[in-house]
Amino acid sequence: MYNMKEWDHVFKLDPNKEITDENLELVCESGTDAVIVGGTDGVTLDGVLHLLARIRRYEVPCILEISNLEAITPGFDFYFVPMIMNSEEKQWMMDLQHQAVKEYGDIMDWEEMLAEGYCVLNPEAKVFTHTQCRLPDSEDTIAYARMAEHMFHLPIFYLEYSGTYGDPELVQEVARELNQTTLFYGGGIRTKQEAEEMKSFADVIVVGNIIYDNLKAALQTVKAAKQ
Ligand SMILES: CC(C)=CCC/C(C)=C/CC/C(C)=C/CC/C(C)=C/CC/C(C)=C/CC/C(C)=C/CC/C(C)=C/COP(=O)(O)OP(=O)(O)O
Ligand SMILES: O=P(O)(O)OC[C@@H](O)CO
Ligand SMILES: [Mg+2]
Repeated sequence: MYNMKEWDHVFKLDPNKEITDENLELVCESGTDAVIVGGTDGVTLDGVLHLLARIRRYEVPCILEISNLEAITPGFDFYFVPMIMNSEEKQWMMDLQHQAVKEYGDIMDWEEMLAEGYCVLNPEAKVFTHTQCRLPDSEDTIAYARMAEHMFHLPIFYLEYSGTYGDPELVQEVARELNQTTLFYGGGIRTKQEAEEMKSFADVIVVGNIIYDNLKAALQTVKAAKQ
């Protein structure tokens, strides 16, 4: 399934974490719509290449969510480029992306690249500190969503609660604002019920850490998202 508009559920695998071949097979053959490779820290070219080669044994679409300039490699189906809208530092919204386009612009296949307007809502998440975020309230968040759709025309708006379960009411409010831009929700989904709840508002749910903590529960989120 290479059309993101048809996705409901994706798994996010962290190149900085261990996963056995057996568990990786279960993830890739779970019926999820895609596997994203990404994480905040310890993302190296070696780690990314190793995981890519292992995921490529399966048919599932495979996406690199770019964390840093050093760990970009050809071979993925798509490249997701985070732009951190609630960062206080311009580099996380503009400058790193500018630097990468300067370096790779001549060889880039723009059809494979999708920019993600990120709004990071968990102040305890590594990515929140790493990208110098400011915690937005609901009004701020809705304004970011409107900017993502109407000012920047971004393909993806990503409500990122990495590590903790978010506020379903806010996800619902944001969902009401978006028509063209696809809403991704990620963070703290650990049960079927949570997957179902967030999927009832977001277009796509992202399931990450639970893969490493409780694979059986992680696998159950696929069916829940697709009901
Ligand atoms: C060579 C070749 C074929 C190239 C392909 C062409 C191509 C697509 C080039 C790229 C073009 C481009 C514009 C690239 C952008 C480069 C870049 C460095 C952008 C900056 C991205 C950014 C803002 C990163 C910081 C935020 C971050 C780390 C996001 C990662 C996603 C995320 C939030 C992960 C969450 O991690 P988490 O699971 O929470 O971590 P823990 O569980 O460990 O806590
Ligand atoms: O790891 P969790 O908390 O499931 O979050 C998923 C994803 O949004 C992280 O970028
Ligand atoms: Mg993670």
